Amino acid sequence: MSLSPKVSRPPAKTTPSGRPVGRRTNSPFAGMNQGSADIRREPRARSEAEVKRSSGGRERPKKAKEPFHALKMQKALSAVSYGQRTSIKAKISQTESFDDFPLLPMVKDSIATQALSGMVDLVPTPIQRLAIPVLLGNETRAARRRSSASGKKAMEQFLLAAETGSGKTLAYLLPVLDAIKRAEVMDTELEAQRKVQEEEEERKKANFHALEPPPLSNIPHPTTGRPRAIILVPTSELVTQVGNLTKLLSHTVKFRSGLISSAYSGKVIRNRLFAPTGIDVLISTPHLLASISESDPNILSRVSHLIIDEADSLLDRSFAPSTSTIIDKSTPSLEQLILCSATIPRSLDSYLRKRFPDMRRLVTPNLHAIPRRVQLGVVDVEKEPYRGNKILACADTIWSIGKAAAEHAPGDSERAETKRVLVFVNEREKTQEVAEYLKSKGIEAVALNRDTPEQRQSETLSAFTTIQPKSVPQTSNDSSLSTSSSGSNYIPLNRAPSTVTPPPRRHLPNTKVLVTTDLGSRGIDTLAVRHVILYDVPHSTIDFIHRLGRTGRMGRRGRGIVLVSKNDRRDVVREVKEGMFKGQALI
Ligand SMILES: Nc1ncnc2c1ncn2[C@@H]1O[C@H](COP(=O)(O)OP(=O)(O)OP(=O)(O)O)[C@@H](O)[C@H]1O
Repeated sequence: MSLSPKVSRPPAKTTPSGRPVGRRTNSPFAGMNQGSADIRREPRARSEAEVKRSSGGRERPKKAKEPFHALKMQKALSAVSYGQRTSIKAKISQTESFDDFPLLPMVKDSIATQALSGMVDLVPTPIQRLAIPVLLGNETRAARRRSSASGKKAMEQFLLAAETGSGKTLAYLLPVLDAIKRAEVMDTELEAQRKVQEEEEERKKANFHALEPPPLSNIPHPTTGRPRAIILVPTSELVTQVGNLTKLLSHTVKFRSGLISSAYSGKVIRNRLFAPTGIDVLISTPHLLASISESDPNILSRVSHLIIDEADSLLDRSFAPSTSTIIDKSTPSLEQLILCSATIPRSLDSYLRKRFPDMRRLVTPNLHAIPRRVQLGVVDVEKEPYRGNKILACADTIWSIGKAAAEHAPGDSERAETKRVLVFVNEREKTQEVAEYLKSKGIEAVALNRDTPEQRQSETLSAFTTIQPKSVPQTSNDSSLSTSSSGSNYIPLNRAPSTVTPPPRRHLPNTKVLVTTDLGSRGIDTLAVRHVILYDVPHSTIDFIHRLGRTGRMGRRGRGIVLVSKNDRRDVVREVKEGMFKGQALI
């Protein structure tokens, strides 16, 4: 075989018939006998179909990596633009202290002496910086316009949305108490009551020896059975939590509060609602209050401030009818309707747009982002040594956590910090099963679900909410939660821990475990919890946020560990983990 002798000659410009000669690119010989490479354009990228054909379908074409590809399928949360987040950040950076808020002196005093007593270097959190001045302010411009047209004060509506454990309770409670105290001065009914009281005192002094009973004891206080502010929360445990904080503040601010839930008997509930000394702030669950308002509509006749805490729950399908009833019945007297939530699910977003189009949204810059100080580790339960045994993987993970606590104070179980671990499962029935198994493996575990008696729920949870001494956290010095993967209780992705669950006779000291469902994921201030185990992969990013939000509260560090088996959405877990690592808002 020899080359053509014409190979080095320039090509003829035209054919013998006079037609221009062009190199035919689609001929099988088009690329042959060229003196130079003659590359006229960039090679065309192969189509997905071509790649598939050439690899016989084995190799998948590589796509440009799209953030949250799997999460886009579920897209549970309403988006907040990054522009909006940046401008809020700039705005709240100007507030540095609680003194910057025009709160009444007694309300301001109650922060350091009651609500956050024992803490040093107190500064308001982002949601407090954002919400307190707005809630304290007069009406919004739109409301003002409407009220001046109708001659009636229009109801203001707010949505406070901020990360879990970021101090939302104080963000609404302080301005509401401030408003109640200011309104007291203007209240003519109360003024009349005060006058009667003074006259009564005078009369008593004059007739010192008179035997007649004091007439005032029969006159109920104007607020008896007609509170001015109502706080709705989803569970009786939260009634206790918010109620306790409210009571603390009442020592300095001087107002009457009452908490009611199904944890109390009918008699206690009646006594609290209809105390002759009156009630200013009522904390309740929606179902209970809605049913009381059926028989006694007057109960909602005087409410000026209605707070729907955990609004994403209270306006979902199970609670919405009761919550809406209360909103409707309170509306005639309402001055402020305040919704509060750690997430804005898309369903809540569209409900609010329809029902409360004028609602003002006060959203913090990090909404929907799980703080970076909370790490997420993944345990693949399909791998050795678990081979698909999830419950064993859970017990082993807890042993790793507990042993790390013991290692920090070797030989001194008194001094070793007690580790509190929350385990979240998706189904209520599973709580008992997992708790029993953990107990059989020497772990102190309890189950908490809707069937747990109310009294026991509070007792159980209190071990996870109390932290002594209460202090502003020093996150950087928390060596027990070092971010390094060499930490002895850290179970990184795809690395099975070296130990397998020990025999049952062994007991894991200094570790308390609570196995629960979503019931324990909403609002409970589990300050003492550093570890959250997601036994089941949560159904949505909303659940991821709430469950992981039980750790890493108020600047503390925490660790989440998710157990994934072959039926779980690994892509979703991977994206949540990546999002957390980058500090991105989930979708
Ligand atoms: N300014 C502050 N500085 C330090 N700690 C604070 C401050 N404000 C509130 N806290 C504390 O932060 C903890 C969490 O507060 P809170 O329960 O109100 O959070 P949250 O935002 O309602 O959380 P969740 O969304 O889970 O319900 C509480 O223990 C509270 O005492």
